[in-house]
Amino acid sequence: MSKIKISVIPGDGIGQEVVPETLKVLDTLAEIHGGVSFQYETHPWSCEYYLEHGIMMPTDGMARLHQTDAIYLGAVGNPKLVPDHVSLWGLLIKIRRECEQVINIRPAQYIEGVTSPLAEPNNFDFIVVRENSEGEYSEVGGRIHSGEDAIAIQNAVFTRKATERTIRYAFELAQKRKGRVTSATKSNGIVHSMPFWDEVFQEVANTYPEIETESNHIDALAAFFVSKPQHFDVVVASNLFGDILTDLGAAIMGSIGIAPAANINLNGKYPSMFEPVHGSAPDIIGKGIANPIGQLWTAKMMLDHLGFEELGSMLFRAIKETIGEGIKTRDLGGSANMKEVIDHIIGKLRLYSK
Ligand SMILES: NC(=O)C1=CN([C@@H]2O[C@H](COP(=O)(O)OP(=O)(O)OC[C@H]3O[C@@H](n4cnc5c(N)ncnc54)[C@H](O)[C@@H]3O)[C@@H](O)[C@H]2O)C=CC1
Ligand SMILES: CC(=O)C(=O)O
Ligand SMILES: [K+]
Ligand SMILES: [Mn+2]
Repeated sequence: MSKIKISVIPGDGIGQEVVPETLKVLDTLAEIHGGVSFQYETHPWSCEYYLEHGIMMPTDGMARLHQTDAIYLGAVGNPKLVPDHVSLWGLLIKIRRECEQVINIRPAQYIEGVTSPLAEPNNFDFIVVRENSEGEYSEVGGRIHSGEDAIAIQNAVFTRKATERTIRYAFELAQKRKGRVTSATKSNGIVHSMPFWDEVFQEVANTYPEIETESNHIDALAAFFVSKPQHFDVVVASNLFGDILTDLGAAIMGSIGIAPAANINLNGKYPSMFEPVHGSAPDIIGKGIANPIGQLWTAKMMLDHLGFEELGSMLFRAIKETIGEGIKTRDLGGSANMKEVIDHIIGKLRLYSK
């Protein structure tokens, strides 16, 4: 029996509702497999934890995460209790940085049964590779003076190392997919970092002659996600551009409630982290209507990452069939609540294994 240790951080808002329910699905999968057990170490780190302790996670928290095989996170942020920059930098972004999860991958695809707001979604299927360690998400800068004279300076950081490894990851991924990489740039407006990004992109592209490449300014690219999403295969973007593009990718799928993300550690020193693209959704907390699919799809990515691709595929099949049968939460135009979706998926998994 192989034992997989998973750090579980439900976090805030709907993360606290969705994460425990989705663990039941993971347990069902483990049961079906028969040769694996998932052992959860669940942490209460959240904005409520912060109010009690003055920090988002304890000082030995990172060391505890490091001892596990993967991190499974819901969402972080409750701006009514703690300013977002404090909560996210104290937990989510801290883990991404300190576990060296340098790449964030976020697939988006047309799903049968999910009504895309696009008139012609054309079966789009792309994946955004987002730089996850620097860029516009930077602590370099500061604020001086106040009132009329107030100044805020925020410096974006682009290193060759991180830029190159992100772009290279995108090319490697494209080799296993449809063979096209699109780079998100803005070198017409951002005159230092983006021309640098473009140069590195070109250098890497030269070493993958079989891959089709293109560079789009982020504004035009955002529009193309709407007008011709089927065109894209792998899209590579800086931290902020990737963040924005993936909410858009989620929206054209039909709801941010279904979009998954994986924060990948490439050097094997620390665990990777799996979370949905969405945040804590303060507007729907406590109603039981949060869509669990984003969390479950990220669980599929975690299973694939841990080498349980069969279980990942089985879960994805159950997700798609459940949606196809109209068992959907309200954000997808259905009337099911979160638990009904979970129960239906578990029922399907049990059927497959018979
Ligand atoms: N990775 C993370 O943990 C992230 C955290 N946040 C944090 O979450 C908090 C709320 O941020 P927002 O900008 O409102 O983004 P959000 O993603 O939490 O919500 C945006 C909209 O999508 C809806 N939504 C999100 N997930 C859903 C689901 N599973 N099912 C149904 N509807 C869903 C919400 O109800 C809301 O109307 C903030 O504190 C923010 O900083 C935001 C994005 C990512
Ligand atoms: C913070 C946030 O919105 C994200 O990383 O997706
Ligand atoms: K999240
Ligand atoms: Mn985001």
